[in-house]
Amino acid sequence: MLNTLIVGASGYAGAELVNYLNRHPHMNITALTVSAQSNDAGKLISELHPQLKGIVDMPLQAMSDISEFTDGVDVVFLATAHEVSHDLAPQFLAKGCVVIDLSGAFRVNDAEFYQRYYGFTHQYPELLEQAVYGLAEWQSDKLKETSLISVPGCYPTAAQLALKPLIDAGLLDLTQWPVINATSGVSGAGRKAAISNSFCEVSLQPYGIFNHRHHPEISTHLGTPVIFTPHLGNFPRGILETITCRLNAGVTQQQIADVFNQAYQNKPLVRLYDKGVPALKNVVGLPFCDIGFAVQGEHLIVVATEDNLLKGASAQAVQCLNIRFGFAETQSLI
Ligand SMILES: NC(=O)C1=CN([C@@H]2O[C@H](COP(=O)(O)OP(=O)(O)OC[C@H]3O[C@@H](n4cnc5c(N)ncnc54)[C@H](OP(=O)(O)O)[C@@H]3O)[C@@H](O)[C@H]2O)C=CC1
Ligand SMILES: CC(=O)N[C@@H](CCC(=O)OP(=O)(O)O)C(=O)O
Repeated sequence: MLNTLIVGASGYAGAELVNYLNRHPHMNITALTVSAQSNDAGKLISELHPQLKGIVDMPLQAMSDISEFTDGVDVVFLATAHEVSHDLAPQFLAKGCVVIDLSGAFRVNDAEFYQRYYGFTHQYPELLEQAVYGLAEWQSDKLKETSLISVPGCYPTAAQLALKPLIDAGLLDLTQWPVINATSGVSGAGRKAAISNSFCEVSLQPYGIFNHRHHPEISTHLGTPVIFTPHLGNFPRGILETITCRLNAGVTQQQIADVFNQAYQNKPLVRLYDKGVPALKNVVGLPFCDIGFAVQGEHLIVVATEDNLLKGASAQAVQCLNIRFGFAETQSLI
């Protein structure tokens, strides 16, 4: 049995982690923490997230000094904002914990990237070097050996699962940059109130055009430029990405299907569609990324969908945990 601490447990991603880890037969949750100043300190997690009522009724504890929470802890999940994870991860690593960070603080090994896209100066180049990017289907060997797992962003997870096998197999003509049009539910922005996310303001609108931080995250890890345009949709959760690409001359529908099947045949959290393309509702509340595609001549459209809070965050974090410690990859997820 491993002891685990969940930091940022009251947030949307944190609450999903609590649910998964509570039912994990090899994990024991030692504490759920929030910031030292949190208005929610002392409340039960099930008061904030009543779906957990009678299942997990643990209190949320204010955390000012991490050493009050690290005794005997093997694994720490950071479901906190990027800057908070940036500051906390080294402290937990120094205490000998394996850290699984859901934020963007360690996803790209480039200090300049943090200055430009995150607005802070990264202080830990050695941890950027050491962190393993937890795109779980593609990183299982490296995940088994690391103490710092950086879980990919929600949009980058679906985009990379869709594009990586095609790029690696050389099926795409990358002189035409893959165009990723993605729409996310509002929970992608976290639980804190903001005018832009309030009920009467949310409609359907692109944002972060040409400058969203997930744009360089996707291009860096795929090793090729892309166009990425996120949209905010008026639904609570889920992401659907419609990705337009050009095929190399002569590439057939069957070759594409074969490449996807080969990449994901033993990967239960990626579900491939033989016919048609997936809808958002097929994955909401579930830990899968569903992928389908259509071809016309040299034009390929791939559709990938996932729950942003699950395969886009907490489910992938638990998948990484499972791989890291040699548990069944889907333990407690399905
Ligand atoms: N939402 C999503 O779809 C996805 C989120 N992520 C990433 O996961 C992380 C969490 O996201 P999300 O759940 O949406 O965010 P929320 O805003 O919903 O939750 C953030 C949590 O962090 C807590 N917190 C804030 N500061 C501290 C601190 N100093 N110490 C301990 N806890 C703190 C907050 O509680 P309080 O403020 O009361 O202290 C809250 O529990 C972020 O990095 C996000 O980028 C990744 C992929 C998808
Ligand atoms: C709808 C919405 O606002 N989505 C968030 C991305 C989701 C997320 O949390 O990803 P990170 O872990 O990289 O922050 C955004 O665009 O900032």
